[in-house]
Amino acid sequence: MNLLILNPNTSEPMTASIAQAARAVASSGTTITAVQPAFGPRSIEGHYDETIAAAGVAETVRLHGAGADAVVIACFGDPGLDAAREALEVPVLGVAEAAFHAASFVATGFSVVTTMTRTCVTAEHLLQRYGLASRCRGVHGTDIPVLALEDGGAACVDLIEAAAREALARDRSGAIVLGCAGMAGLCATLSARLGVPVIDGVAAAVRFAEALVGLGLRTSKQGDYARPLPKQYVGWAAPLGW
Ligand SMILES: NC(=O)NC1=NC(=O)NC1=O
Repeated sequence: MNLLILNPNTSEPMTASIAQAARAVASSGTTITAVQPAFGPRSIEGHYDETIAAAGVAETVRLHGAGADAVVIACFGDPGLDAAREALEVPVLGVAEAAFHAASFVATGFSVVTTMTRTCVTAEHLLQRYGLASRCRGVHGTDIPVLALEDGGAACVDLIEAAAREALARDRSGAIVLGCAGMAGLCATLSARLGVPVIDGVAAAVRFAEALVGLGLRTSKQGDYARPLPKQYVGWAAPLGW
């Protein structure tokens, strides 16, 4: 199967590290193509960044979605997820939604350790939206800037480990969700150090995408995920011929 990994920020090094993490867990029959928008923030660290990035996701799935059997939106805010599901018929997964569900399968309660503290509310909103707020016992920021993870984040692993240990104790949780796609390459190290399940949303989304494709499941076009209505978009790409 052809899996499109879409990094919604415009950091090429982060796109590369996300692609490497995806390829490390993908099954032998899965081909990974990694892309990012041609415009938008180099990192997504708040509501304004998310809004611009969501438009980038909408445009990127229009330009690159053809031929993909599934798409993964690889940013922990899942920006543009619903728009991408409208635009495509193949399964589209967000790394936050995938990580939350994976964590709920292996622990009665999990904690999220993310980057800037100001982005915690985004994860909290998503937990409510996905119906998993009752399974998450805390969302914790480290105030690590996203671009500090551009090189894979090895320099940040000790700080993330300390935050995870505190979260496990304070929240009485049984698992840790890594709250940034840029942390994907640290998952194995943190799992070994912490001795609890540590979930990286990129890996979870890749394997869930393979499962959905294997089950023959595609995004419903009944209701709100039906194709967007044909119309002109002023100052935007050519009218969308869905
Ligand atoms: N909470 C986050 O750090 N979200 C993210 N911002 C990015 O640019 N990529 C992410 O995964």
